[in-house]
Amino acid sequence: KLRTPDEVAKSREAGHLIAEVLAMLKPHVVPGVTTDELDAICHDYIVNELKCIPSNVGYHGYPKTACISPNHVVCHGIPSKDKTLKKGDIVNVDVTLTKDGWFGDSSRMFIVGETNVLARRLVMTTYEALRAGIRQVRPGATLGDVGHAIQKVAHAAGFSVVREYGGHGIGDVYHDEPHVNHFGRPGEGLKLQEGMIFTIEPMINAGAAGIRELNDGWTVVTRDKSLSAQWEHMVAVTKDGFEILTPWPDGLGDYPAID
Ligand SMILES: CCc1ccsc1-c1ccc(O)c(O)c1
Ligand SMILES: [Mn+2]
Ligand SMILES: [Mn+2]
Repeated sequence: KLRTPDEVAKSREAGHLIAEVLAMLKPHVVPGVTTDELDAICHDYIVNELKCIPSNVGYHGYPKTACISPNHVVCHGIPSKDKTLKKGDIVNVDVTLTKDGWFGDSSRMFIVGETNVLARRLVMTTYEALRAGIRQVRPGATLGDVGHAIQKVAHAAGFSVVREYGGHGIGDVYHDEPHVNHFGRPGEGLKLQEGMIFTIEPMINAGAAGIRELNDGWTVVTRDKSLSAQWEHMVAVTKDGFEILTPWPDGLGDYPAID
């Protein structure tokens, strides 16, 4: 679907709000917090402060507001009272809200306290991979250009790209066309046009790309137990390139801006 400027504005509003949720969460991600407590903080902020809907609750039967995925959890980690974060953990918080029918979907990594060099390099490289993918977005570019840019950054660092999950079209529908692979070949795939809105949400593993799903029906982990990281932005294709619809209000400290 190609969205009108008014529809992009509605998507931008939802995107800015979900970015605010992730910025709000930052000071709460400390050693000793449980992932269920973080989920409740997200839920209450979305419902009580932002007066929005936590889109994940009940989505395909998912029980919580956020997916919280520490260390070797690739994605879809279910918040739990029994999961306490500790110093050195790297954790993805992935959360979505709906405002007036329009979806805001974003995720970022948090480092609990500080962590080891490999873990930090994985977190930073995954962010760089997202940046590289986003920078390919403009009318006339293809999704293969986006995927190729992402995998190039990951492979140059000796890491691997999860292939089973990708980004997706989004707007007044949570998951829409196109499917956005985080790998690909330059010039191949869907040609981008002004008005397209989709997420880019690369999952990068320190070891091999293989994943498996735990028997809770949700949690996805690396097969080799290596660390995994993910960052997600919503982007719109504009006439002269891209717009990030989920920009971090807090500038995100030592992570460089995406220009
Ligand atoms: C928990 C929401 C959910 C359920 C099945 S897939 C999924 C999900 C999680 C994070 C996302 O960014 C996304 O696009 C979908
Ligand atoms: Mn998400
Ligand atoms: Mn998504």
